[in-house]
Amino acid sequence: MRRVGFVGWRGMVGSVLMQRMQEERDFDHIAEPVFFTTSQAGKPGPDIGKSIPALKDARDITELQQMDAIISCQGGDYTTEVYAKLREAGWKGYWIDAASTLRMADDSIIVLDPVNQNVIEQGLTKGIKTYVGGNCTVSLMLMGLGGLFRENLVEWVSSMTYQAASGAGAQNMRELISQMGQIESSVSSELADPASAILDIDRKVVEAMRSDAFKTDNFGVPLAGSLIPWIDKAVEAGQSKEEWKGFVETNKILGCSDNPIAIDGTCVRIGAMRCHSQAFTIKLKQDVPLDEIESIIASANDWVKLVPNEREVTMRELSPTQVTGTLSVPVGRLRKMRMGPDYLNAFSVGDQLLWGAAEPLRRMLRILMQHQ
Ligand SMILES: NC(=O)C1=CN([C@@H]2O[C@H](COP(=O)(O)OP(=O)(O)OC[C@H]3O[C@@H](n4cnc5c(N)ncnc54)[C@H](OP(=O)(O)O)[C@@H]3O)[C@@H](O)[C@H]2O)C=CC1
Ligand SMILES: N[C@@H](CC(=O)OP(=O)(O)O)C(=O)O
Repeated sequence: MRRVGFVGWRGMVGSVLMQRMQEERDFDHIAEPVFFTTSQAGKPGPDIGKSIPALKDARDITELQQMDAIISCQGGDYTTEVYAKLREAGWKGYWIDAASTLRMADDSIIVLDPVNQNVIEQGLTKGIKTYVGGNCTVSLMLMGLGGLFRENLVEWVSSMTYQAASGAGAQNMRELISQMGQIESSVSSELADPASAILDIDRKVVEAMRSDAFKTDNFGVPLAGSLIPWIDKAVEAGQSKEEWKGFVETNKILGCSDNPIAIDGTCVRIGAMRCHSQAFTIKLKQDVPLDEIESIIASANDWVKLVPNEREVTMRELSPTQVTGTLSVPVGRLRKMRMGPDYLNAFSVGDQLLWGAAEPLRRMLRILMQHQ
């Protein structure tokens, strides 16, 4: 694995990938990293602590063909435009991608190695060359609940999500903050006066949020002070595409699409910055004692962290504010539900740019380097 090409490295997901690769000194193991761009060919590439050539054109098939592996965080339109041309030109290298375009293709593997190392290894043995990161909500659910799936305890899962602005892109994160600022400035004088009436404040806030001046170019509607119970486009039977991915991608990651586990729920955008949270109702195949469930969940991987079902610690640790920027995936609110002893309640939080996007790709590149 001498030459590795990077496309989309300066975007939001790509920047997180670069940061993680530097932290883990991944570039020490890549003889010739080559950086591509769709807009800045010829300009200098990023500072990765070793000398690299100037940026190459990410649409130049001949240049891309020189790579042993390519890792793309550029987005689905780019993958659609370039991937088929590259394969048709006879390129046999490894393609690692953050975009959803190729996830459900027969000749691709969805990568989340703490959960499906076996599926990845089978893919490598079979000569599969395309490895795609999963949907952020799916990857974060599996990082949190992987132990229950591993032990074949799950009959079905209903997941209700609380998804951060970052999942919609960098401009949406900016818009969320602008909306927060517009709300605050609409009532700043009333807030400064402890005697002002809360219902006046509330009325002014709603007026600001409903006014034409409120910034909604990216989300289309207010998110700050509100929520959006629809993510991505509509698919069949009233589901959103984000909800559909929960079922198809989870089963593909687990390698059980022939005998799939039912997974469904409602995906909701809320005003968090980059952590997705999810509330789960899990129908277990049998009544398992809670302490056993806790140890199964906690033992699944090095990043899942059990949070005791107690108020103070839950408020402090099961929170986007706490988890942002870390690889930790806390799981808490574990309790049996009133519906019966085989119904489990759980709640998890995870950084959607790390385990939800960049980290599975980074680790796949490492796996490929070890595989060679
Ligand atoms: N956002 C998310 O949560 C997730 C995203 N993904 C996938 O990753 C893809 C990329 O997403 P994301 O990283 O959010 O996309 P960004 O919009 O942040 O970046 C995409 C590209 O835009 C170009 N660009 C133009 N202007 C700028 C600028 N000012 N700063 C940085 N880049 C700029 C860069 O390409 P160039 O250098 O060629 O100009 C960059 O690679 C998505 O389309 C999706 O397929 C997957 C999982 C989660
Ligand atoms: N759809 C996700 C983000 C994302 O990019 O998903 P995918 O990788 O499946 O397109 C969200 O909005 O939170």
